Amino acid sequence: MRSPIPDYLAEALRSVEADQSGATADYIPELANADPDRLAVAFCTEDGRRYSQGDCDASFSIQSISKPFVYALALADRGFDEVLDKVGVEPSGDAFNEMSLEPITGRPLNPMINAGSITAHTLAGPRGAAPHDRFDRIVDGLSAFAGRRLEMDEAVFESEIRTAYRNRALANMLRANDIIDEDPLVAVTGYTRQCSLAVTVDDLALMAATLANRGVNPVTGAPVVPPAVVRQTLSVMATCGMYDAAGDWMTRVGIPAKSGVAGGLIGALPGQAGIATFSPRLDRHGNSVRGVELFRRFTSDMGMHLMDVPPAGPSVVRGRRVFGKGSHAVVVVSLQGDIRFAGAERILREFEDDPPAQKRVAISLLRVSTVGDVGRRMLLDAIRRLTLDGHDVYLIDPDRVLPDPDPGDGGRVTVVGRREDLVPRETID
Ligand SMILES: NC(=O)CC[C@H](N)C(=O)O
Repeated sequence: MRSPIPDYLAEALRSVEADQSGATADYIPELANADPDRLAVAFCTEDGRRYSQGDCDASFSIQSISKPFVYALALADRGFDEVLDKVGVEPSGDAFNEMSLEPITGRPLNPMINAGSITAHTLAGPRGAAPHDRFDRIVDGLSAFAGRRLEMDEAVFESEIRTAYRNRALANMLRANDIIDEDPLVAVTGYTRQCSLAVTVDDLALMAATLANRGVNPVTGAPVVPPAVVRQTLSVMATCGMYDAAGDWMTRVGIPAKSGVAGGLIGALPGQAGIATFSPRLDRHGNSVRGVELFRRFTSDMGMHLMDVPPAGPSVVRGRRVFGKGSHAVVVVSLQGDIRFAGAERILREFEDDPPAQKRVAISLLRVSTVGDVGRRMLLDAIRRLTLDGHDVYLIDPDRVLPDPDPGDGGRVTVVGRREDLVPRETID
């Protein structure tokens, strides 16, 4: 069978093709001259399968889409405290190049606007690194997200740096407030170089998929940044990624995203996929017009809004049955699905509302797919409390879905592979 996804993507591109509204960024001459009609889309699943359509070989400068990735590198390299000390996480509701700093701390409001991103740029790599080493770290890091070596588009860099008066003013303001501690021009130059790295929609989709995949590049398998950094980065993308259109974006599209003035747009759907579009005409917020339209369409066609939660699946407690007789009797409580907070609460409630009459209690994980960290702690506490109530507790868990089942103080559990290990066959009716 041929997958229908490429056809769907091609059709989506056709549906926005006619829209010629918006304009290419004119404050960077090289971007103003770019062919405004180019249009491309790519999806990359969290296990690394890519689908792309349109001008997917077109290469363009990454621009502000570099911001979340460099922020992630800064968090990974310097730790949260040092980065948060210099850059906030509050949506500014301002344009991307707004001259705004927090009134009391003097910090840029968030790392998605230029002030915050110039600062994040200076925080990548080890403290005290020379600017070219820091830039190498950024190129290496972004290349690890993209799964291939990224190169700079020198023409875009030259064109932007010559007229980067506003960003220079921002960097001077940051230096005056002691947010950055180096020559402002060096910081702006590095940041502008970072923005001029050339990418395709395929690169961007894989970069976004790496965020969607807890920081592990799903094609190369390389761990690029730790999960805690990904969570922070996606949260900031969700609240600040679309500048002064962030609220409209989050309610209508509901995918953590980032746009760039060259016309790129990415979305990272945690646990599912990375999406990228390219179309150079921008709206008044500096976001790609047709990119935004495409994302709106993807969300409604494919239920991608983060706040759209699927209807509750079957209860985690599948059922309970007693096997064997007399002192051999064991009550088996069978669980199923993924055990996170809400599922674990159902298990605790099961034992509280209907305490087992039998001394021997077995919890079967045969049909459980995953146990989250919170689910694990709650399940182990249930086992501990059952032991303290006088029960002998068993876990039927041949696949070790629950690793290291230590219920802690006063708890005891025996792990077995099959229900038959608990009850002699002749005692079963
Ligand atoms: N929104 C953007 O993509 C802006 C990036 C651009 N390099 C700038 O600083 O103006």
